[in-house]
Amino acid sequence: MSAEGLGGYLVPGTDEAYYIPNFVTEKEEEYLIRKICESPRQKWKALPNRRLQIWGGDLTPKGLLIPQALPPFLDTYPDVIARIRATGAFQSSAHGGPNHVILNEYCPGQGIMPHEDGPAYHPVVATLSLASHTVFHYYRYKDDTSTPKDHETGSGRSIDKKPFLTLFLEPRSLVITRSSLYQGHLHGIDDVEDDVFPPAHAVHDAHITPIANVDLLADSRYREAVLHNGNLTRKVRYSLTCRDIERVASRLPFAKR
Ligand SMILES: O=C(O)CCC(=O)C(=O)O
Ligand SMILES: [Fe+2]
Repeated sequence: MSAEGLGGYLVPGTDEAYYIPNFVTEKEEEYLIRKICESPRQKWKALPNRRLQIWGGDLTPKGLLIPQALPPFLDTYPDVIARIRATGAFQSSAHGGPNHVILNEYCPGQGIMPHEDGPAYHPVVATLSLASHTVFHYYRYKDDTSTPKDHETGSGRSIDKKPFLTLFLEPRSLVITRSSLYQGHLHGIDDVEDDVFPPAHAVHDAHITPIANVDLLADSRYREAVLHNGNLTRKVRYSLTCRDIERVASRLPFAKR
């Protein structure tokens, strides 16, 4: 897929969000989940409400990546990184493709509070969802002129409760977010076990943010649920959040003796 090819996946009403269903096959999904689950126990970092793995290296507090090779299940089979590179979405980033992956595991009932990602990343993110659907919200700060106390969490600034954009993420889908949507706004996932969608007639209700990518969904059962008051129970979801960290430390600082 070329950069021009990405156009067909643009989420209506946005100019910087792309939704690509079936980015990996069911067989590849199964393989990826197996590899994720087979990772050594020490690879998991436990947070209060979810677990994660970090691939590609560690980030220093100053935003420098101490690089490590990505595992074969990300860059050989399946070649997720090469496929993301081929979309052209990272064309203007330092390395033309992602060099860092955060893998999150969410059990049903777990989510991620609205937040901004750190400044070390090029403003493009590609997120692959595996094993479960989820509903992903983007929020605005209420007062864009106030001074942030903490950029990363947005603490100290109040957030508009109603998302300005909501996407439905199918398992095996890739969502690519660029520029303004990603910088200066927040994103998050509610910590619910079920996603309940409004009846069709309520879609114009001012309190409801419609699912912007409903026409891009590949599975008609999901489309039906989203459009007609469905209720979808979440399963365990794995997300691979792929980014390009611009500043990478040389691999050789300790080579000379
Ligand atoms: O799991 C996701 O889809 C989002 C994860 C995320 O926002 C993050 O790791 O910063
Ligand atoms: Fe994030």
